[in-house]
Amino acid sequence: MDCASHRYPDGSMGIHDMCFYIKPAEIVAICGANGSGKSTLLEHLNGLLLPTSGHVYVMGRPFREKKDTIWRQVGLVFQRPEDQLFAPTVLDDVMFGPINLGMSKEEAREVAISALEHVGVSDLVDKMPNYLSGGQKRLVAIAGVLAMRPKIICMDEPTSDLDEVHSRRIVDIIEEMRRFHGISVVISTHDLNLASRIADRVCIVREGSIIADGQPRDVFYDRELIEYAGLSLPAVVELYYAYCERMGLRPDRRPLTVEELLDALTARTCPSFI
Ligand SMILES: Nc1ncnc2c1ncn2[C@@H]1O[C@H](COP(=O)(O)OP(=O)(O)OP(=O)(O)O)[C@@H](O)[C@H]1O
Repeated sequence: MDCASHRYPDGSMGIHDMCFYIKPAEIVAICGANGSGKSTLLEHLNGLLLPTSGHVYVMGRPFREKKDTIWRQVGLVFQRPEDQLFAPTVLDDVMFGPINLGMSKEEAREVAISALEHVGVSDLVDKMPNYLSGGQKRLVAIAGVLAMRPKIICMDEPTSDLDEVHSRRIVDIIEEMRRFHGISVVISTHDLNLASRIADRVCIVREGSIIADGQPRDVFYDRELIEYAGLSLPAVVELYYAYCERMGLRPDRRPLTVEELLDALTARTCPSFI
């Protein structure tokens, strides 16, 4: 995405001069407060929206018109799975994308069942999407995108309405997609705990622009930046800062996981016996 801007018909600015890229098999988290432009960015990556100015390229090819077929390479899991699920049964729903891509009914059925198995909900094939729980809808929506075998998957707030168990399942699925299928994943979120757990790279957005792009360990230890973006520090970073402040220590270790936090704290409090 090269200097792309999008103005909605009512004059609202969705994104402004935004430059964004993702590499093969990379996981990038787009982090920003409500209304900062995360969904607008994601909807440009699969051609649901076209930029008012600037360009979007997928696999090096420019996206010019809505009828371009580059969307086949980029799947989008919507923020509200209800916006994605519409067929009478879960299986029909997940088969819809593959059939649209030109697969036969048998082929589509096969890839749909395999995608449902992949996300762990193959027991739901005959259920009506409407009657599923929020977490189940989310998993079925992911299966629907996976069944289309895209090169890039964009997930808009993938864990926003999920409990800890379902959130962990989504994190595992994202990691598996990258590791076993080489898929690149873009997630949008305002949950920096999620982003710090999963992302190789993070982009911080504010008022439609990317204001920082870097490694989670660098970006999430910039307290001023995170506050400016209207976000809260990841819990591990917050705890580490609080601990260092109380102990009068310089916060020079930058832990991101609980394991790293424990290492950093015990290194400080338990002097070596050697
Ligand atoms: N269809 C639309 N028509 C007009 N303005 C819109 C439309 N969709 C989004 N916007 C505006 O564009 C800006 C960016 O919205 P967007 O939905 O991309 O933000 P977001 O970061 O995804 O927010 P959230 O976290 O609340 O979902 C906001 O000011 C919003 O009001």
